[in-house]
Amino acid sequence: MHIVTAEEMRRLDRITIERLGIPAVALMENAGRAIAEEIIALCRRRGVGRAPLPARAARDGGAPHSAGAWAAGAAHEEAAAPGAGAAWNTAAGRALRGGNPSGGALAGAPKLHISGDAALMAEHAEDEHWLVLVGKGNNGGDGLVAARYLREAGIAVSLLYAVPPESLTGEAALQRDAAAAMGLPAAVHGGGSPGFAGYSGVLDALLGTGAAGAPRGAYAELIAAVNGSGKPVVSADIPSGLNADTGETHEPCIQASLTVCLAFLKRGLLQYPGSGAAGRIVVRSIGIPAGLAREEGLSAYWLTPAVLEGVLGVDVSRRRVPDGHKGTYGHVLVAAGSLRMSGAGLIAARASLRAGCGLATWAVPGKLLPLLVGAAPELMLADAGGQADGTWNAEAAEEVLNLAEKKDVLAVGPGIGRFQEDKEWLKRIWEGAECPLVVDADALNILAECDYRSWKSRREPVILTPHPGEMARLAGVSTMEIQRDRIGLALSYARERGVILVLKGAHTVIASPDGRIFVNTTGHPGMATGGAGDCLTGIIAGLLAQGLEGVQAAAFGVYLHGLAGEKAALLRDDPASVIASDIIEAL
Ligand SMILES: NC(=O)C1=CN([C@@H]2O[C@H](COP(=O)(O)OP(=O)(O)OC[C@H]3O[C@@H](n4cnc5c(N)ncnc54)[C@H](O)[C@@H]3O)[C@@H](O)[C@H]2O)[C@@H](O)CC1
Ligand SMILES: [K+]
Repeated sequence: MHIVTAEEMRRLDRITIERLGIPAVALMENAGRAIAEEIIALCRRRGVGRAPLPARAARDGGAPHSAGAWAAGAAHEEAAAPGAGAAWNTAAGRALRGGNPSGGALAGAPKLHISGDAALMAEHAEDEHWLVLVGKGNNGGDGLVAARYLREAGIAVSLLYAVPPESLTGEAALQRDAAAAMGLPAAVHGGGSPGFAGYSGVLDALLGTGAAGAPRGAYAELIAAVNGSGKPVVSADIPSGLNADTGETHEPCIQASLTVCLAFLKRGLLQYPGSGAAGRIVVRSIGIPAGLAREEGLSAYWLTPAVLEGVLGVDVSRRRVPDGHKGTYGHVLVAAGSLRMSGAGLIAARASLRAGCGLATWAVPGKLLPLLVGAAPELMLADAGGQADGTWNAEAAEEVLNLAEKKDVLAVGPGIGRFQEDKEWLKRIWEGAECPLVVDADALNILAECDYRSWKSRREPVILTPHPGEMARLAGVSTMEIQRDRIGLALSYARERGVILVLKGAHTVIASPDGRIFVNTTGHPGMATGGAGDCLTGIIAGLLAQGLEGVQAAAFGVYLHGLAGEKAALLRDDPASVIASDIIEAL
């Protein structure tokens, strides 16, 4: 699934309207209807558990806001008197003619199955009254269309305009007139906080992708009031007050329980705090062909198995060949760990094996070697030289390069600490290793102090796996700056530096120097534990060893790591007790 910026969304809108000739008003109709359908589904779920209600038409004969319920009544009448009316003579008529004589509420009446538009009817609709907050632009237009369909489903709706309705233009003005013609009750915000008593939910159609800066005036008042109301809020496209591109939330920003995102996922919905403000996110098609995003060269994706397979060409089934042997699946070299942090190396090396590589060698300062014998029987240990106190030194780089000669991938960094001439150590490895390189942890902190663009360029890819703090040091900005726009920053860094960047955190971002972006869908808060990052390094290295390309291994590795974290969290009574070894075992 594609992820777009507001600007890209506008471009795709324009092309659909101008090149394909699909009118803007048709897109808006689809958008509003999709939003209404999601609200109706919400009402249905809420209604489950309450006593089933009698058909509304039979009880109140079509009170205001009961159009959908009336339709239900009409259909029941049809069922009772086959062939009597013309209103339901299509699907219903066919069902009746071929009807099942044993079914039906009335003795002898055929059982009637209704599908199509009747499915829009909201059960328990009379418990619902939604307030639709309408902004000046097309987002407001979407809200007005949704209001019509809610009303059609028998749900009471009231409109509250943020601005005088006369100021609406274009398609939104058409929708304003249609809503008025349908007699939907409407008011204009008159300042202060509107009362929310009596409403069962609020549709936020104030601001969408056309918003600029923090909500002003009536918009700000309404958003603050809604947030204080305790009512469930559904946002049209994005929560009003959210920066659609960066995920920053302005003051104030709607806190939605559901966001019905239109056509394509907006970047801001996948970055915190925006993700938090959006609640559950549903993406609904509005008639803009999905293929258009690809044709237009957009290359940011929500990392699903379909994207892994279809876009990245990863064989997610991970078939092994019947006559394969350990040599078939590659050999990982991990240069990691030191006296005080040997576990980081152990975790990375073990994770590479669990990710399926055939062999893994763990290189450590020689002093540690005897202490680690038997730490993991599947691993091979190698003496990387280093200092007498079990730490690294620049000369150890030569040992690492010798060891790397017949390896398929080299992972460096976890647990190495900082040491004298560590920049020289990393430079030698960077320039000398002729296999793909994964750089993590302290190696990233070292890299941040190097002008590595002046180093000899590499033929094989480099994958950097920083967490936000390490990314901040690499990019020379604050961690807050990084978190303000993770996707944008990861992309520009990967492009400028020619590296594959894995920016860790909730919704890890994988950025490729060719401009492709993948935002991860898997993971669990229980993974916030020491060693989880070392585990990811090992997984990515293990996949590279098996022949995956750089971006494939980075994306698939991040996906699997998150999935294993989810599984590890499930396996423990309390996800807070997940440790990195659990993630490895869950692989
Ligand atoms: N063809 C299209 O362009 C479609 C657009 N759609 C909807 O249209 C939205 C984008 O519509 P627009 O571009 O009209 O923009 P918006 O509806 O997001 O709002 C823009 C209007 O809000 C006001 N505004 C902007 N920033 C503000 C602020 N900080 N405080 C107060 N008022 C502010 C301005 O008057 C501006 O005209 C999407 O999010 C989506 O909901 C859908 O209807 C589908 C089709
Ligand atoms: K909105």
